[in-house]
Amino acid sequence: MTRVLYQGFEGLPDHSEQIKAQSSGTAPSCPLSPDPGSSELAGGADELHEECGVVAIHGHPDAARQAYLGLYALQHRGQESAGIATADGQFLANIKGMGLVSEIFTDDVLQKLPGDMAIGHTRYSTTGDSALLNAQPIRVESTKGLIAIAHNGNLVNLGTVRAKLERAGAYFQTTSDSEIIVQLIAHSHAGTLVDAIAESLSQVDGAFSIVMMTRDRVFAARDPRGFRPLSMGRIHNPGGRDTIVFASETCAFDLLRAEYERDVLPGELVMVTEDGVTSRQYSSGVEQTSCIFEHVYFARPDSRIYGRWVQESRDQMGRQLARESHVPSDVIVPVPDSGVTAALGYAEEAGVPFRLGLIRNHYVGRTFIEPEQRVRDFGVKLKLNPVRNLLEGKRVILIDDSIIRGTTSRKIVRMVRGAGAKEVHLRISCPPTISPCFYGVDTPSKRDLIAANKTIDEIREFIEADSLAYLSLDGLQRACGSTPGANTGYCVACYTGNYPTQWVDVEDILPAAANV
Ligand SMILES: O=P(O)(O)OC[C@H]1O[C@H](OP(=O)(O)OP(=O)(O)O)[C@H](O)[C@@H]1O
Ligand SMILES: NC(=O)CC[C@H](N)C(=O)O
Ligand code: SF4
Ligand SMILES: [Mg+2]
Repeated sequence: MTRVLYQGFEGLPDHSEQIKAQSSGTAPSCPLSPDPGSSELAGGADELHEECGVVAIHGHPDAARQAYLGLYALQHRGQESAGIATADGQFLANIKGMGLVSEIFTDDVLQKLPGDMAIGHTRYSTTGDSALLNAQPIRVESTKGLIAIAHNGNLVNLGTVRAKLERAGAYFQTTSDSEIIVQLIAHSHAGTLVDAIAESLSQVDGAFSIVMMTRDRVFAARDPRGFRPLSMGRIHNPGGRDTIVFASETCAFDLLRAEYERDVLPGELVMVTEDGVTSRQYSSGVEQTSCIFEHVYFARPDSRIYGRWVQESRDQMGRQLARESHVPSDVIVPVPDSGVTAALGYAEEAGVPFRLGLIRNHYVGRTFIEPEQRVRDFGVKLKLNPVRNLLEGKRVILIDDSIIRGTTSRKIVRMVRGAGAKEVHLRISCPPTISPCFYGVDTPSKRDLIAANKTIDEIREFIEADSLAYLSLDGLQRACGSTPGANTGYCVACYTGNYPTQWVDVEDILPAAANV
């Protein structure tokens, strides 16, 4: 049963929310105030999950369906919950639920969301439980009218800001960090809504690519460091008003038949109204530190983020990896899906045949985002199967994008050896992940990061590979188009432990031994 939350529908009193069980019509209970059993930073630094995807549509007669398509293309960025809010100048309604976009939004559900504006979200929780009350878009009623927000990223100064807001009388509906932004807007004394938004965005620190909507306007903004991607596109409507769209990744534009126009800049706030697009730089002069892991793993290779094709970066990572650490071999085998593009680059550079020696069952979720170790181990087996006739008697080089806990690599090396491979070498298209992320990607705490606790040779021993090598940090930065040593424009904190923002959870970045 998919649980769905409806907000802003006729017949429901103001501020009321009603949960309907989509299939049965029963109404499970949902606390409207923060869950007393969960801490403010629930999920905390130890339990960070992955990422989120956001989309916004302005000026389309069926905005909900467009948002739905956009979210479909962004499903890889978050699979816990999803939601769409629409507006038509008069009302602002919101439907969100736990599960995948396709499970929540049937034709019937989409028809309940009329309007020519929409924002949408796919969530993986980083702050606040994975629960329906924290699903997004979050809709808040304020003196400035109704505001809905969808957020990708993670705030790092939320404790102090939230406490200040609560002292000022703010009543939080959720335990997620994202609501803080709308509560700041609601409590701002600025004269106009745009000033209130700009002022509020200046008060939060960390990672945020956001889309927001009022009854008659759509907004998009990125944090001053540009941690997460956010692009703007346009659907040309000859003889009419163009549709303006925003999405976390440009792969969403392809499905919408929108043309990529530009990225929302770090520190920029864009507003779309009936009169067109206006923009202001609410913050400037801060060094850009966009997440390099988006290029390594997270974003789809058919997306262009931070002005660069992900496919191109991954191809270059593979080539550089081959230049840095190739060994004699018979076949290059990617760990699907994430290792495929880098493996193609590697194989071409090394002049060794590329073969799909591992087949993925696409009906199984991503193991990286499964929270429990027990589930993860099982997931790898369910998900990948070796192609014995391609591996038997061969010296195999396996290519994957990253090793986080080491679970996947260990299983896969065993699997490939079990299928008859003579040698199994593992090559990773990024440096060892030694520190957790605080900016919206799920990397576990240091205790669970294998590279924070073991040397490369100890990891090799643990995963039972004949050899193991990672791409160098210089090599990674070069592959992503930046000049190492210079102001690279990328955050690489999970490989260095040097965080670009002031505040991080100090406990969590202490040496792993101190954490045990
Ligand atoms: O070291 P571990 O903790 O086991 O995790 C690392 C693996 O997790 C991710 O893949 P995942 O299987 O989640 O999904 P993918 O199919 O998107 O690559 C990543 O690409 C690695 O392959
Ligand atoms: N992964 C994300 O971008 C999550 C957004 C937000 N921090 C939440 O937990 O809902
Ligand atoms: S710490 Fe790593 S995953 Fe997090 S934003 Fe920086 S590069 Fe990306
Ligand atoms: Mg993988």
